[in-house]
Amino acid sequence: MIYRINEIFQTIQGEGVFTGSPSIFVRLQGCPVGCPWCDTQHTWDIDPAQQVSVERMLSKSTASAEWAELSAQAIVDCFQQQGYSAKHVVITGGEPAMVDWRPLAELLEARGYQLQIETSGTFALQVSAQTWVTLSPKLDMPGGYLVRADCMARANEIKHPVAMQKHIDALDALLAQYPPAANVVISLQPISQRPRATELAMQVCIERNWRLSVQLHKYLHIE
Ligand SMILES: C[S@@+](CC[C@H](N)C(=O)[O-])C[C@H]1O[C@@H](n2cnc3c(N)ncnc32)[C@H](O)[C@@H]1O
Ligand SMILES: Nc1nc2[nH]cc(C(=O)O)c2c(=O)[nH]1
Ligand code: SF4
Ligand SMILES: [Mg+2]
Repeated sequence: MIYRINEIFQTIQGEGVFTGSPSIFVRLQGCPVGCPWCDTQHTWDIDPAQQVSVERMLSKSTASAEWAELSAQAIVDCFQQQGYSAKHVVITGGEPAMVDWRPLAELLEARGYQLQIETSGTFALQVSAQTWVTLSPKLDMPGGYLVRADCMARANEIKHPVAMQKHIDALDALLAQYPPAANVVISLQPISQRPRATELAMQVCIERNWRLSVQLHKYLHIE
């Protein structure tokens, strides 16, 4: 399995249940969903002209549309070469569920790593049984993709980006259609740190006993 990778870096997980956990991020290039407020729009297109060497991809200092091809083994080797110490690996993108992560999971889990995937839930998941699935539902997005029933059933965590009441209403409709198990953590993530979005998310989280996810890395100005 060859993966088209936009970036690999070690940082602190800034979102969801694992907020605060030292983590290695593996970001896949490519996403067709088209959320207008997406904070990683440079990962949307897979432009052949933007393919670079693994070394160049690893040495990026700012976000760019450049990507490199790596095998599962090359990703593991890269963790070693970079001297990363984190044992939690976050697979994100782009939309990571467009490819099969089981070859990478097999190698990493044998070495004691735990995997988490951040996904829109619009593609069938190809992950190991142990992978923690963070589903960030995408409702009414320009690409016209729908959140899948099998993704809702597999999610360990549902983390919904919100700015307006209509986003809460859309989440309510989704949860009514696919009621999650009692142990699934539901959180609201304010879009782009907007004060009114944060106010709304806090208020609804308190009313519903949901969690607030604030993209800690953006407040800390880290990757
Ligand atoms: C960039 S996406 C990549 C993974 C996958 N495509 C997805 O949407 O879950 C990672 C997370 O960032 C969230 N996100 C993207 N842009 C955001 C923004 N401007 N404000 C808050 N959350 C955002 C997404 O909803 C998702 O939970
Ligand atoms: N620190 C940090 N935490 C994150 N959690 C989810 C991220 C993502 O882009 O998927 C992300 C990210 O880009 N940085
Ligand atoms: S699905 Fe994820 S990566 Fe794709 S546009 Fe939406 S937030 Fe961005
Ligand atoms: Mg991000």
